[in-house]
Amino acid sequence: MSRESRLLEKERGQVNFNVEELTNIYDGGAEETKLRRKVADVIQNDPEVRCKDIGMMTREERYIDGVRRCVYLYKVLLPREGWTPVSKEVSHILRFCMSFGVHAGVFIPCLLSFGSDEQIAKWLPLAMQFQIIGTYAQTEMGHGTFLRGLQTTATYDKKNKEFVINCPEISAMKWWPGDLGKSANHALLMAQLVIDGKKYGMHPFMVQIRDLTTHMPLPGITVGDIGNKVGFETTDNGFLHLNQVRIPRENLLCKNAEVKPNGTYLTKASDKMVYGSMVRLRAIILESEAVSALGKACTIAVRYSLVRCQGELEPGKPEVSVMEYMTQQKKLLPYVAMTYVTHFACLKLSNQYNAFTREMDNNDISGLPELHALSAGMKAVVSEQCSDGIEILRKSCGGHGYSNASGIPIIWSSAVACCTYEGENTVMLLQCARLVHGMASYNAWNQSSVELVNVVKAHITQFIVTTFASGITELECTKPVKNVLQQLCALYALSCINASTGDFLKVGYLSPRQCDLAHEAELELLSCIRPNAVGLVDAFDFSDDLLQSCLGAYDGNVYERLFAWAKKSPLNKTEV
Ligand SMILES: CC(C)(COP(=O)(O)OP(=O)(O)OC[C@H]1O[C@@H](n2cnc3c(N)ncnc32)[C@H](O)[C@@H]1OP(=O)(O)O)[C@@H](O)C(=O)NCCC(=O)NCCSC(=O)/C=C/CC(=O)O
Ligand SMILES: Cc1cc2nc3c(=O)[nH]c(=O)nc-3n(C[C@H](O)[C@H](O)[C@H](O)COP(=O)(O)OP(=O)(O)OC[C@H]3O[C@@H](n4cnc5c(N)ncnc54)[C@H](O)[C@@H]3O)c2cc1C
Repeated sequence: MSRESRLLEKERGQVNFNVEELTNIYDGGAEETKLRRKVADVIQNDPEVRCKDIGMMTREERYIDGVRRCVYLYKVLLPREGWTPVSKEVSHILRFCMSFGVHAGVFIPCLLSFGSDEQIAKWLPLAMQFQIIGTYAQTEMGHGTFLRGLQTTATYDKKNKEFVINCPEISAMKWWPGDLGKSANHALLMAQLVIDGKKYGMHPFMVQIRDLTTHMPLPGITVGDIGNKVGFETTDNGFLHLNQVRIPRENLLCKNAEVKPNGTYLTKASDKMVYGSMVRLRAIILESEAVSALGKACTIAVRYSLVRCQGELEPGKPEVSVMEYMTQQKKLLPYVAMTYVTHFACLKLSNQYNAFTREMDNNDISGLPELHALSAGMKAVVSEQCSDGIEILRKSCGGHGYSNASGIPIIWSSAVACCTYEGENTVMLLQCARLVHGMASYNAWNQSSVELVNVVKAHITQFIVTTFASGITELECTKPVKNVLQQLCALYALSCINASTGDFLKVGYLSPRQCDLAHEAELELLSCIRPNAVGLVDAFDFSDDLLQSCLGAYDGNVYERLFAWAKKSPLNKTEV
């Protein structure tokens, strides 16, 4: 056993709470843990679909590998295991970096949100069986945030009972939709509805963009991949230009509004329902895209920091693990706390969304404004805190943190995108501000928007802390687990206060002395939590396969893994 493995084993021996119990609490119960592990076991034991080390792959190889694994998953693995695309197991499977994330996670749910029963009956089975592969095409080259400014039009042709979809200029081209570039043959396309010259706003349309047999673009369609990006290498974010493309009247997804054959426009629900898909996604993507990513980065950085020996704390004494340095504990442990605290706050948000969908089934959408405010604010605050944290954790691993061998750069490159998609974060914070604080006049509004963004960040942080604090009070668990969760709650709250002491001092909420006490309390908590650090990240239960990290493997064998990984570099195929 290597020295590093022995160090981790020693650390695990001093954890003072039951790690398995905390894993069960994090998962939502022992049965959930069992289900998640069963899925991970199936994935990891099937070479056709298990996570591959994509660090050395080209972009094209990563895309092809992601598509191949996904098709195998849905065509072979799910039927073999007796699962369906809506089985609970699949939500755990999608953690394994599959392609077709927008098809499964956006296109299908939006079809269910916007489609009539007949339209769902027509397209859903095809989508579930991958007979059609869809994207969600809303954003254009010229507009992503300002939806009322989208330029793609759907003009109703009464004579032929068709809509003519058109991008009037280059900035109207759809740009960014995931799975669009090479995979999708259908688009759930958002366009401005026009009837007899009158504009009715953004509406959802089902548009076939490629031939189902040849996969060639249909007439009037120009489509392709938008090129390399910061991350999401397995996803072909694409562009789509439509030139006078005709679709049947029946392709307007008409749960909330429809156009009669004679061109009469009929609304069936609030025009805000068209925004509903974004509320849903903001409420549910945070756990999988941001918090889970932070948990992986914490696991890697904590395990590595416990085995990385560097320097002396006392001259002449043996080298210590970098986790002994208070500065390292300050870098790492508040983000371990943030993972736990935001995980449970996101759970509350998705529960609130599920409650709203039940009210919506009874035609009650009175809860939508508040849910929009909370989901917009949470999406902005959590995605930013998590992606900022992942970068700090990457830097805490020194040089090896800068290598793809650490696994953290690829984790960050996906997580940071969550600050932009599903609503750019600043815009989301301002949406939350206007709904929480009311909309003043536009000028007073713009002049105070910088402060309002900060007010919303504090508002949402307070929601996160109080949600977790009340959740712990109600939690039935052993005392050691409750104790460590209370420590994490206090650490997260104190780290947020200490990061904003200026605000508290400015408004006289805290005295200088109280600020000193808050700072000292945080340092004391770091020392209390330090002995449990490895247990807290082990409890996230990320397998080595899922982490894809030479620094964060469970056994701590960092150096052997690093050397083996580097030797696979294509540059090392020849000595010269
Ligand atoms: C920024 C927005 C909200 C501005 O909306 P807009 O209509 O232009 O003006 P208002 O701010 O006046 O809003 C009008 C009215 O509607 C309410 N509202 C707005 N959004 C929502 C919502 N989501 N849910 C419910 N209600 C909403 C607003 O409160 C106003 O109500 P009043 O009663 O005060 O009139 C809008 O343009 C926006 O949301 N922009 C962000 C666009 C976005 O999120 N794009 C995502 C594209 S899909 C994507 O990124 C996919 C990624 C892949 C993946 O997720 O895997
Ligand atoms: C990885 C990824 C995947 C994506 N997938 C999809 C997809 O599948 N389907 C899809 O339709 N789209 C997708 N998008 C697009 C995404 O939804 C948009 O990029 C996002 O909505 C932001 O819009 P924008 O890019 O036009 O930014 P802009 O709105 O142009 O933002 C630029 C700057 O302007 C500021 N700003 C804009 N409006 C305001 C305002 N009112 N007040 C104050 N500041 C403002 C913003 O804060 C930002 O700083 C994806 C994007 C990414 C990065």
